[in-house]
Amino acid sequence: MTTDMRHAVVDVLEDADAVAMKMAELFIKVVKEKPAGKVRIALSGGSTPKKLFTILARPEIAGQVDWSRVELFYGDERYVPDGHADSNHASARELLLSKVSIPAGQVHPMPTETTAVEDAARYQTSLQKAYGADTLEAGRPLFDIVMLGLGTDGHTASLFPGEAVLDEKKAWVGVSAPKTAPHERLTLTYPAIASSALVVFLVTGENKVPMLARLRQGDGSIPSGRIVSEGKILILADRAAAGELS
Ligand SMILES: O=C1O[C@H](COP(=O)(O)O)[C@@H](O)[C@H](O)[C@H]1O
Repeated sequence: MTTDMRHAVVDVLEDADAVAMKMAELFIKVVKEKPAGKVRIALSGGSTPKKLFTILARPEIAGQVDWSRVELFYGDERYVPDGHADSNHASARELLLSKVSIPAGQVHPMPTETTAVEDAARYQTSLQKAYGADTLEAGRPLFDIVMLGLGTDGHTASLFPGEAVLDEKKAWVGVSAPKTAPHERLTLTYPAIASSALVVFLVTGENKVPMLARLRQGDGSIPSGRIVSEGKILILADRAAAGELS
């Protein structure tokens, strides 16, 4: 079964706090319900997941997760040094990873150390090691959850409009050079995102209304509209983003 955006399930929640709480509940559920093995989750970047990270770090919530079974990856990273204010990993580390008992070897930041092209290849190798194969297999998803955001230009992860990486069919990780700063990024490609049991978009705020409407229609002229998953796709949106407040 492959799901495209036109067949995504949409859940409209009251506000950004409710979206973050719903995602935290889903995170807990997926970890609890996977019968065996590691639970591989790709985190999204930008500002939207920050509320989720804060909730997951709360002792009463973190205590419901068996962190020894969780392996965290990233959907994209800004090509900035570790610790930079724009780094997606720095934000996750500050709000979540430094506060929960996840083994250090089970957190996989995208490297930003040599060149973007070399580091994309290195990250692909890390993913292949975690997956246990060099080729993605149907019915054995790389990720249990891929979390994604939605940019006001329709990008998701760092799949920006007009970028060559949108046409990547083979590599799991690619490079993009968007007009939006920081201008160099690493990103999971469509095939890597598609190798997922569940893709969840977190979309909040009034400024996302036009793009969320296009995402829900599966508008292939925006990068997010072309996302597919071999599992399910869920959109968690707040009422502001869904246009229910206007
Ligand atoms: O640059 C990025 O933008 C998108 C959306 O970010 P947000 O701040 O509007 O939540 C995000 O999903 C992506 O990971 C990030 O690198």
